[in-house]
Amino acid sequence: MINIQHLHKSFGKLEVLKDVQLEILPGKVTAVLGPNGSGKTTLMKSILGMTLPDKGTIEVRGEPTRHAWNYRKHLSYVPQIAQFPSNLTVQELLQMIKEVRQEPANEGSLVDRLSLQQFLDKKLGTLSGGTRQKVNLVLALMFDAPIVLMDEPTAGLDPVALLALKRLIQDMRKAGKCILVTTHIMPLVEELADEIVFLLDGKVYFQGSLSELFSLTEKNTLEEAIAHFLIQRKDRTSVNA
Ligand SMILES: Nc1ncnc2c1ncn2[C@@H]1O[C@H](COP(=O)(O)OP(=O)(O)OP(=O)(O)O)[C@@H](O)[C@H]1O
Repeated sequence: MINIQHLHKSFGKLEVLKDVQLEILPGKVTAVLGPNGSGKTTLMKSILGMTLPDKGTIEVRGEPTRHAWNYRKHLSYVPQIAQFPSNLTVQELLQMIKEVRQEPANEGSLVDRLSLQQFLDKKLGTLSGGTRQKVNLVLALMFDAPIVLMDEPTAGLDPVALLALKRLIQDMRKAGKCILVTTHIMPLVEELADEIVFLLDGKVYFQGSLSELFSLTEKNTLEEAIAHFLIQRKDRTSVNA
């Protein structure tokens, strides 16, 4: 559903993505992991067309994304940091976005599932961080797009909201959506991810299932498997130094 070939992106002298190749499939949850600054958000923004790659191609549903914009209607995006107009209420913002998109939306069921009813008339500027994140989720997920990109969607969520989010992700997977998620919450990945992409030094260091990761690294937790990659990379760097 998303095909990425030879993707390169630098910011000045900093090479963030170096020859990234990825195939992201529908009906699966793909977790993009990697240390802070490893390029996870840059990869997501490249798919969205918010960051322009220096080289390489990205195809969404078989169509190249360069110089295209229509494909974005097939994407839902939960940004890592959402900026909301502080003087609008939650309800007013939802209504405004629905009017702009002019597409059927299922915000009612998301508001229920994320227990946002009592906040609908509250101004966005007065909400707690976790409640703002729930609004961020409703805004992104209320349109029925086949591809869902979520950048750190658990930020600030309490355990009840986290459970609601997990169930939402499971339902979207059942519906055959292509779900790409970045997170530092390893239990979430262990519970939900069908496919893991580990970015390190601008490259895809690993892509495969959790069991493939465990058998490759001879570890049995995600934290240990990732620590193994980081130690391997440190050893390699010191040999080359
Ligand atoms: N617009 C920009 N201009 C300059 N540098 C940028 C820009 N966007 C990202 N970077 C840099 O690119 C690198 C990768 O950033 P990115 O946000 O993609 O990392 P990340 O893996 O999502 O990190 P985190 O886990 O902290 O969210 C970082 O060093 C960041 O400072």
